[in-house]
Amino acid sequence: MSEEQPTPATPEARDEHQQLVELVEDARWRYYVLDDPTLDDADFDQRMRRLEELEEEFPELRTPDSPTQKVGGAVSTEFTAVDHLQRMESLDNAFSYDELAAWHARLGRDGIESPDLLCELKVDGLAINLLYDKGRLVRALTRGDGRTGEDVTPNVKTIESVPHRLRQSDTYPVPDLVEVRGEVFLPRDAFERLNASMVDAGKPMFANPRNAAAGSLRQKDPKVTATRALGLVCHGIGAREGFEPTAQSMAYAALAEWGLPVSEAVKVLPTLEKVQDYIADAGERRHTIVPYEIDGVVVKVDDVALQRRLGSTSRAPRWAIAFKYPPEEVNAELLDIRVNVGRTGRVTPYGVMVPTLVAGSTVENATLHNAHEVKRKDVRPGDTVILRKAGDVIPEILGPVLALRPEGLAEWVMPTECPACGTTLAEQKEGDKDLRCPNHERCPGQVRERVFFVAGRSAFDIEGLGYEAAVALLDAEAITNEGDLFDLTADQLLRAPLFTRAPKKGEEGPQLSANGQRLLDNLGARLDVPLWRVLVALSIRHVGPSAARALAQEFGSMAAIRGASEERLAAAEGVGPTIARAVIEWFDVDWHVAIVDKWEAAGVSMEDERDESTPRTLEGLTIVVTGSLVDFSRDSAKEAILSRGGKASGSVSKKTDYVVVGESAGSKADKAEQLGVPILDEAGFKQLLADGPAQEPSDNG
Ligand SMILES: NC(=O)c1ccc[n+]([C@@H]2O[C@H](COP(=O)([O-])OP(=O)(O)OC[C@H]3O[C@@H](n4cnc5c(N)ncnc54)[C@H](O)[C@@H]3O)[C@@H](O)[C@H]2O)c1
Ligand SMILES: [Zn+2]
Repeated sequence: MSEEQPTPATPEARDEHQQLVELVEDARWRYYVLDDPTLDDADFDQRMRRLEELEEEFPELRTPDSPTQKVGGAVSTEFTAVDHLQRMESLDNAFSYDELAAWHARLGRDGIESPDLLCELKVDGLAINLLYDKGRLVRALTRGDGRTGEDVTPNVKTIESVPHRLRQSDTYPVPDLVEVRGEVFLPRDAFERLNASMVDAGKPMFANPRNAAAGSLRQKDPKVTATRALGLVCHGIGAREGFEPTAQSMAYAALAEWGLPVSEAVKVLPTLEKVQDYIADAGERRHTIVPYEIDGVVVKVDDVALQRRLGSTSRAPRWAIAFKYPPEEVNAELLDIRVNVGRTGRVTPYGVMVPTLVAGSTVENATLHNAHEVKRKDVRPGDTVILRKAGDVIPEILGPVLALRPEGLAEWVMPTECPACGTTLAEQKEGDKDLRCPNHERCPGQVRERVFFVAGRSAFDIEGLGYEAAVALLDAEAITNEGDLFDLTADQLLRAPLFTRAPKKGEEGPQLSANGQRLLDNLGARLDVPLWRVLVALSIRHVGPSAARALAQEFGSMAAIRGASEERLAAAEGVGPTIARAVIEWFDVDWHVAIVDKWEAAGVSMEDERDESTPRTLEGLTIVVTGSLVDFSRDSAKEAILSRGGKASGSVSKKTDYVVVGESAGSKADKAEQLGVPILDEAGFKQLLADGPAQEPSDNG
């Protein structure tokens, strides 16, 4: 029987391979040498995977100079090229727990059963090799192609956490010679500051902290590097003389003793399950666990003898693997920039992109906030942009990939007229960054947003009245604005196709659908919401749920609020002059008042029922609660005071009747003492709530 021959590569495979090689090499050059990538990492990784696949199928394509066989990177002519004493390697990747388990299983096949696994964060920076000769830092090299790096010694010496001399240690005497490997990074806040200043200076921004760190380190002038707040985390050693650690973790202990920065997040774990927990936990805390970006977790066999036994492929050790989190920054095609009119008339530009997967979800739109922001970032329809989605934060367009901008791409211009009604846009007050459509009453864009908002969670919370329904009601002219909502009739609703169904036998004309009936029922069921919800629904500036609660608490009814003077409003607990002004101005507009009147006529409750079951033991008393109580939260203590007719205040003055002092109370307790205001503990507070003051509170006035 003849031995199985590898399949010869087809011409198509050969072509595809060749194209991928060129593309990957170009990408690596832009990424490592120019610090200005044009592909995103996920895209790059995918193409590398495809290369691997092709070479797996047709082994003849796997030549020694294939990108799969080389550590990415090169040496720029700007720096002196110097060889590493020991080769610097890359890492193989796992993009799922399955791939991680496959790596672990391979260890088992090599006869290494359940080794201790050292886990650490994968720092999104650039690799550096520090050579310490008799404890003195004599050279710092970038990784380069793994054999030869760029000499960046003067630049690295400007990094604060890099010791120029190692500290002596009794446990681990400083060796004759050691290569220390680590990652140079730019902390997140420094990255944001740097990018903002780049954008302000009209220079292209860095795509991510890694590129920013690389760009900052690889400066011709070390003085520039010195301004960039770079940091270092050590994650390995290379050549060494007079130092033979038996475990990776032991090497880290020695590095720490010598005064080198080692991460506190490093953990040695006994099982793969524990490793997965570590990965999941670090993933959840990805943006808070350390003050710099991480893009995964590196898992290493801890035992150095086992590391030796496993050895390396042409580009990466077999004893380590990088588990990578989903990318949070990807390139996206910006198709258009459109504007949207909000509930208060604010006109906001937003980017429309080809649907793009980022951090596990597909994103199509991302806000650009205002025209200044578009200009500052200089994004234009037709650009490739860097789209970022980090954790729960809303997706953000960071800026364009300038190297990919088509020739002659026109700048975007903010419209001067409202896209919904054509009214000329204006600043609300001079110097505002936002433009608004002043046609608040009739602008269909604003009306639509308001109707949607009235039904929303923080207002009336009407089920079945979402955006689509709001549009349907307005388009069919079943309502003209939010004022009509609560006297919507079945007849009117029949005009909106979304809420009707075809007639059955014996019925005439379209009939209300089940959804239509449900909407009417739901509207009816929400006539009796607490007053604060009605207030929120009015879209008064500055009156969100907490201001609305404060108003409702103080005044109890819409009529009382409408009748109150500006001074009276401003004096209310939790209200203040800005909100008071906004309320007065709002009720000054006729069509606003008409909405309230229509709602009231339709049966919307305009006052809160006082709960008569609670005795009004605190009528006329002002009480301050400070410190933490056992049986009350801050809110529930306040609620208990208010519901008994008392006033809950935040600051102690001569007018205060009682100060309730809980655990770790601060200056308010002292002040009470100074002013001679009666002080109560929690038990005293409970008694006060139940029985009211035992005798007349002492007069401090
Ligand atoms: N966008 C592009 O065009 C482009 C081009 C080239 C490379 N890349 C990106 O770079 C990756 C390949 O780069 P790479 O070869 O540097 O591999 P890598 O970044 O996937 O992993 C290897 C490197 O991780 C670093 N590292 C960080 N924390 C570490 C830790 N705790 N322990 C050990 N090492 C740690 C080391 O410097 C090591 O060299 C690609 O997967 C891709 O994401 C992108
Ligand atoms: Zn408008």
